[in-house]
Amino acid sequence: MDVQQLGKGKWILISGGTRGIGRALVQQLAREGYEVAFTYQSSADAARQLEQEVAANGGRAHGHACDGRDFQSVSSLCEQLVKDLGGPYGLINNMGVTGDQLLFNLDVERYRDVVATNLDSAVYFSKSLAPAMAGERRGKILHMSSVSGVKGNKGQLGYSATKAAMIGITKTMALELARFKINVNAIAPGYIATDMIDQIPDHVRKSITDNIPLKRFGEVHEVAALASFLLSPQADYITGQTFLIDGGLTA
Ligand SMILES: NC(=O)C1=CN([C@@H]2O[C@H](COP(=O)(O)OP(=O)(O)OC[C@H]3O[C@@H](n4cnc5c(N)ncnc54)[C@H](O)[C@@H]3O)[C@@H](O)[C@H]2O)C=CC1
Ligand SMILES: CC(C)c1ccc(C(=O)O)c(O)c1O
Repeated sequence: MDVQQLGKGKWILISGGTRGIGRALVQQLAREGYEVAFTYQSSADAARQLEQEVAANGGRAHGHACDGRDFQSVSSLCEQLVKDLGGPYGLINNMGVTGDQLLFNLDVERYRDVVATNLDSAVYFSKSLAPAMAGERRGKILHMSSVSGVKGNKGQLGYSATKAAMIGITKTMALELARFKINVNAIAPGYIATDMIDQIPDHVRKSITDNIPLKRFGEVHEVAALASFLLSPQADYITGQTFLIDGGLTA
């Protein structure tokens, strides 16, 4: 199938699209012909720049300011999008923050914010879009989990809780939505080279890399390629699963 035709006539929402993995997802899926709606928290300039970049390559992407932690903000955006574009084909719950903390040092407010940003947002977007997707009798939902949701990681207490929970909601949503031919899967990346990861000091980066069997961090386009496959008709028989993309870290 012509790659540029994969997304023809389909729109998809990606939460947290202006940076890192989200930005790569927007670019990849727009290249495949999907009409992409993405959200951002406050980086309007980055959103406009991404829209222009996508348009220059012949694609369609539009950024929307939306605080994923706030149900009203999520539901009113989704309602408007469904009114304008009809039932969505896809949803990628990508937005997330790390907020690393050890149990003894846990700041409860910070912890609650990590849960709201990573987990509540995924539930809010899914609740807001799944009914319109079900109306189309087809669709794909992806949750961006993490290796930290599969195995423990010291200092990532709240973060790992949210990423493990995303694997849980993937399974439950897969069971509930199968009758509407909606597939629900999770992607669990290991260390992926993004701005945030770039800030890790060299000596720490070296010790992390030494631990990865493939001896490098992943690239954002590698995560986008996996997402692209899971959204495609070739993945129509896959649901309720979590796909690790981690250079062998959990092997
Ligand atoms: N970079 C990595 O190595 C890994 C990343 N992940 C996951 O992949 C996803 C993307 O990560 P990165 O691209 O690295 O992160 P990033 O920090 O570059 O991007 C996060 C996105 O979430 C958005 N966001 C954060 N809080 C928000 C809020 N309250 N409302 C709306 N948007 C909000 C930001 O605007 C940004 O677009 C996250 O869920 C992360 O946990 C998982 C494993 C590894
Ligand atoms: C420990 C996991 C692989 C990890 C590492 C770093 C980030 C990040 O900086 O965003 C993550 O989101 C992770 O899940």
